[in-house]
Amino acid sequence: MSVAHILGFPRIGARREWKFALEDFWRSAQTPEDEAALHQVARTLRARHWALQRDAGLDYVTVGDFAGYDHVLDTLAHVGAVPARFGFDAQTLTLAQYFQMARGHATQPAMEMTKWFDTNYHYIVPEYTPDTQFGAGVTGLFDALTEAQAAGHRAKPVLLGPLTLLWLGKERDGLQDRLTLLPRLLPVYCQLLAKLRAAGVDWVQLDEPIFALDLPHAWRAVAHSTYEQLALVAPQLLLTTYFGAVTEHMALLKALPVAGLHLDLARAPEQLEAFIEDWPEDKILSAGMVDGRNVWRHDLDASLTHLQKAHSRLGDRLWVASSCSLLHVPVDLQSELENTRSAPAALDPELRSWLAFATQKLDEIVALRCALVAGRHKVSKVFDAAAQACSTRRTSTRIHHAFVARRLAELTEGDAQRNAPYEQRAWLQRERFKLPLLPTTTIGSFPQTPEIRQARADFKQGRIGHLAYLEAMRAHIRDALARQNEYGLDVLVHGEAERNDMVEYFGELLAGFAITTHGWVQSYGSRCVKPPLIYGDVYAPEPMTVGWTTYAQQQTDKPVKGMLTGPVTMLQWAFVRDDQPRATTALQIALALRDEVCALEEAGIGMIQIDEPALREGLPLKVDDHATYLAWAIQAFKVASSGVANHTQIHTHMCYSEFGDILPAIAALDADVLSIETTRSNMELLTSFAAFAYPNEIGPGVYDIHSPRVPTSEEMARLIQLALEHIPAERLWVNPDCGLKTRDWTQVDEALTRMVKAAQQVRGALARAA
Ligand SMILES: CN1c2c(nc(N)[nH]c2=O)NC[C@@H]1CNc1ccc(C(=O)N[C@@H](CCC(=O)N[C@@H](CCC(=O)N[C@@H](CCC(=O)O)C(=O)O)C(=O)O)C(=O)O)cc1
Ligand SMILES: N[C@@H](CCS)C(=O)O
Ligand SMILES: [Zn+2]
Repeated sequence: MSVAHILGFPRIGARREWKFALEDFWRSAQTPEDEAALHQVARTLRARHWALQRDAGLDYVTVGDFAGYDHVLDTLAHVGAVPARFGFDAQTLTLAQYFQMARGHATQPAMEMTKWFDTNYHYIVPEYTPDTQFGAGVTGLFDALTEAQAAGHRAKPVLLGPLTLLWLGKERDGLQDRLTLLPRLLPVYCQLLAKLRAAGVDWVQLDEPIFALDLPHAWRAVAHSTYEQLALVAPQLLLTTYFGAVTEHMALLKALPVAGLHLDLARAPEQLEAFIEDWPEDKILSAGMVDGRNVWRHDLDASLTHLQKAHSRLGDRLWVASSCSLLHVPVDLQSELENTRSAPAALDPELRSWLAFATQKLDEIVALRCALVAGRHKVSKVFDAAAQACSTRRTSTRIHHAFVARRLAELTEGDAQRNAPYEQRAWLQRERFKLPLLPTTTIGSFPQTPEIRQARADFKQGRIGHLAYLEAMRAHIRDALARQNEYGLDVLVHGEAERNDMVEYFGELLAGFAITTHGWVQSYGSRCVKPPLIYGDVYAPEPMTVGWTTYAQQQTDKPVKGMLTGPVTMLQWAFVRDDQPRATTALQIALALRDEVCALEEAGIGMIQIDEPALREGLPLKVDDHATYLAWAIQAFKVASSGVANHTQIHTHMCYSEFGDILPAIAALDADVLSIETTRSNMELLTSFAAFAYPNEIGPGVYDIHSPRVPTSEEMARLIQLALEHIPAERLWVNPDCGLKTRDWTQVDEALTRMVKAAQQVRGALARAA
């Protein structure tokens, strides 16, 4: 019979049990007993998630998707590719050592972390050197398999495929081409797969999402022989592709010696038609229908219609699945019904009826498979309920607001253009702010201390009133300002104490957004985010940041930078509506932000930063789609930022990505000042900025805020000097790589005092040289 399955389940737990267990473990002495306790939490969560899959009626439970920190790091540990610089033995790797690779330790910095394709999840970047060896590694996958089998489940283990594992890594220490490591890697995959076969596994899922990219010829050329080698010893292989269409690799994929192929039909529904033409008789096709990247209830009838032709051709060889792993959606909508100690239930019943989280998606997949195989009438109640929900969502009066559409229609080109070119604005701004050379500032947030979070939780739960909360946050603002004055910074910030998250905070205030209570999604390691839902037309009923920012500005004569999250980042880090183009939603958010920017200016705020850390992350995976995306993303930023006078200084900030390939787009934003993460790359990025002749002001980060380590002022001075080799002093700012919300005050006090000292040293050197 046609199989129903998922590509992976969220591991964080419906109540973020894994997050709390991890953080407890990291705070502990990390003894073998502490490790055993952590393993026990993992086993409990795995057992619970498999039971959910079985009870929903899936034919396989997915095993191997539960990573302690990250699934790429897990795969490296399985193939014994622990970077030599840590000095660990892969076969005897302890949990403590595994986490040290992800988080660093006294003598070794953490492995790099970057975005998982175009998602807001971060993976650990493999390090490949000429000496990288693969071999026997940890046995976690087999331990999990034994647990699943002991519980009576039919297990489908999942591993990241060898091509993707190599692709996602970085070459180091003179390695020219990581693909040359493939012959060393494949025997280890063969051993793993043979062992899975010996353990009675009939299907293994090998994830190769890189097929959704424009893959270079050399990588495509080795695909066939790679899978030929693996297939010799493996159980039946299901090669999964996701996050985009793979039609350009269709001939290659159809001919691969694997038993099945998975397609993401949520992202690229049109590819089904092409793939079922001449679909090989000996292969199954897994249809990734139910969206693993969004939370809207599935339109089951539409999918049933879409799959009918494929089913009539393929019969039981057509499987039904989630489009990708469910890692990217919250665990269970049921949680939204529950009040908890820290938060009352927030979503109203109508909105809830439009949604499906991971647990609900299991039922959708099973219902779809059942309707396909046995007829819609067998699951008519489920289908009718879904149809009803989709229909009320389509026709709800909560979604469309004519005045938002009108504002969008009335936008002119001039609305996305400052009134004068940068040089004129810069002159006016210099006159206005009279900042020293190499002005020092920060990116916005200061430590989110337990007291701040407690005050917010108390306020939300009604234990303290509005005025008490306001006063508590104002006290934190005063404290942040006093410290910034003490450090000697030139441009101050209010510190973002009142923000639970840079997107969620705005989501709570913008119309058209809704906030869940427990809709947490893993961002990296133990860190989670709660993406808001954008369900309707967006506008700002009232100013969102003016009160906090003007309060801060009233406390000081130095300029206080207003702090906003940009339209693309809000879009990228939310669950977005699927009934209109992303570009339209981005422009709606941009208009709401434009109002905020103008309100800040009117309230006397002279500098306003609009953060766009997710601009690069939103770049489509295929080059052909880049230009269209960049055009609307730039337009959205410029609509948000261009309503102000020339003497108002617009800043933007970017981090968490490599920006080398979108420099023209960054320049086109025409922000007066750009702060950007550069420390870990030793200012390498600035070479590209200089080569491109980036025209406006730049603050390359000189303090790596991801690490608890505080750099010396000499290190920071060296980075400033390095930056001066690329950027003229008049256009150079000095700041950390990103916000400081994850650091503690001891680190921040020390680091920023040293940063200001470093800027002063370099200023002195410049003055002496002049
Ligand atoms: C810049 N980054 C961000 C990304 N995406 C975002 N949406 N936001 C970002 O800032 N993507 C790229 C990066 C990823 N980086 C990070 C860094 C840090 C975190 C993080 O620390 N997350 C926190 C959760 C933050 C939050 O919302 N806190 C709430 C409290 C929520 C809570 O736990 N409440 C308790 C009750 C209160 C209590 O007792 O403490 C509860 O619900 O039980 C707040 O401040 O109010 C995390 O803990 O993981 C994420 C991404
Ligand atoms: N203003 C934000 C930007 C993070 S990318 C902060 O400082 O946390
Ligand atoms: Zn940042």
